[in-house]
Amino acid sequence: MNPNGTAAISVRGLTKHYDDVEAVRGIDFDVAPGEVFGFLGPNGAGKSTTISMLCTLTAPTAGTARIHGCDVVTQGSAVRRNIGVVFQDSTIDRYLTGEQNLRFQASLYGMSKQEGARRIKDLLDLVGLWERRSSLTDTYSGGMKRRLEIARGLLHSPRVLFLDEPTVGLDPQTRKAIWNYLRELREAEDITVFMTTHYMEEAEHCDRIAIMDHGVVIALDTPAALKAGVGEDRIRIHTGDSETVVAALRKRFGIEAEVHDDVVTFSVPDGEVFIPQLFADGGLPIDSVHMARPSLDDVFIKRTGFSLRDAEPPGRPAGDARLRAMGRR
Ligand SMILES: Nc1ncnc2c1ncn2[C@@H]1O[C@H](COP(=O)(O)OP(=O)(O)OP(=O)(O)O)[C@@H](O)[C@H]1O
Repeated sequence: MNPNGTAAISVRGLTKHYDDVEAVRGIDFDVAPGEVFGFLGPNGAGKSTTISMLCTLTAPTAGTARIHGCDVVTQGSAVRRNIGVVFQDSTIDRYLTGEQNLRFQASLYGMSKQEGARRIKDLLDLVGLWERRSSLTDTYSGGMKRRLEIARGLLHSPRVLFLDEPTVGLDPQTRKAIWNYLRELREAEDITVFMTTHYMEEAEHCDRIAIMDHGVVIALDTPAALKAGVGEDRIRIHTGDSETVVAALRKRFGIEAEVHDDVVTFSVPDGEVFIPQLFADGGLPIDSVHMARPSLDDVFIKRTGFSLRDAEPPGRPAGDARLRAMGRR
């Protein structure tokens, strides 16, 4: 929250029904200015419906949502001035250059030629496309196109940037690069980022995450706090002499370990701190040590009883197609 207490995004009892489908069932959350906030959940959880209500593309059935104090229903144009939206599918014109695409958008916003040119230069620099500004976007890679989309979403200097699955379909290296740009962007533009994702690895980059399932927010916190709430780090020691290891663990750390097939397992609150202590005195007959930290999937399993990975139906989801279609309007 900023000093005068206004959240960048404030949602209360937000609900959306499509006939008898309860897509979003009365959710509440606040996003502070400058936060990178992630909405994580399986297909059909209600992420797209939520983002489209926040972007004024879908009217809520009940509840309220405000962007920097402006109501998404009664102050739609003020909300739209405050937000930039980047959809999953490319909506850039492939027969124009990167710069021409942005110039076209700047004219739609009614920006003067001078103002537009200055902003376009800054943004193309920010997303690393200035050198390629005169190339047709048809020649851009998937990652370059996504970066251009992000630059376009930022053209009118929005205070909140909404990204729907910003890295879907990109290779891991390009996904990483997009994340670096998003981080730089947050510094350079003083902006709040709200994104949906079904990649757990991606959600790890967010300051806070809301995990959504069946239209409700089932958990909301920092990635570290969510994982810490699930359980301790699990340590597995491979040894040829489990008796000695178990006795040493009991004597030195008061730990009661389990043994199966010469593998000694136990839990500790912080494995990274514990493992150096384990080796501090030396002399233990250890072949290898493996540590497993709780993952966001463990958080999901704990709350729902099933894995986020299992919740993914094969193929492209219907919801994505709907939001993409809305973006093209
Ligand atoms: N226009 C619509 N008409 C009827 N049902 C809809 C409509 N839009 C969404 N739904 C339903 O609402 C529920 C939530 O869908 P939503 O697209 O918001 O989920 P999601 O988490 O974004 O998943 P996805 O990644 O598949 O889009 C689903 O059961 C979906 O079928």
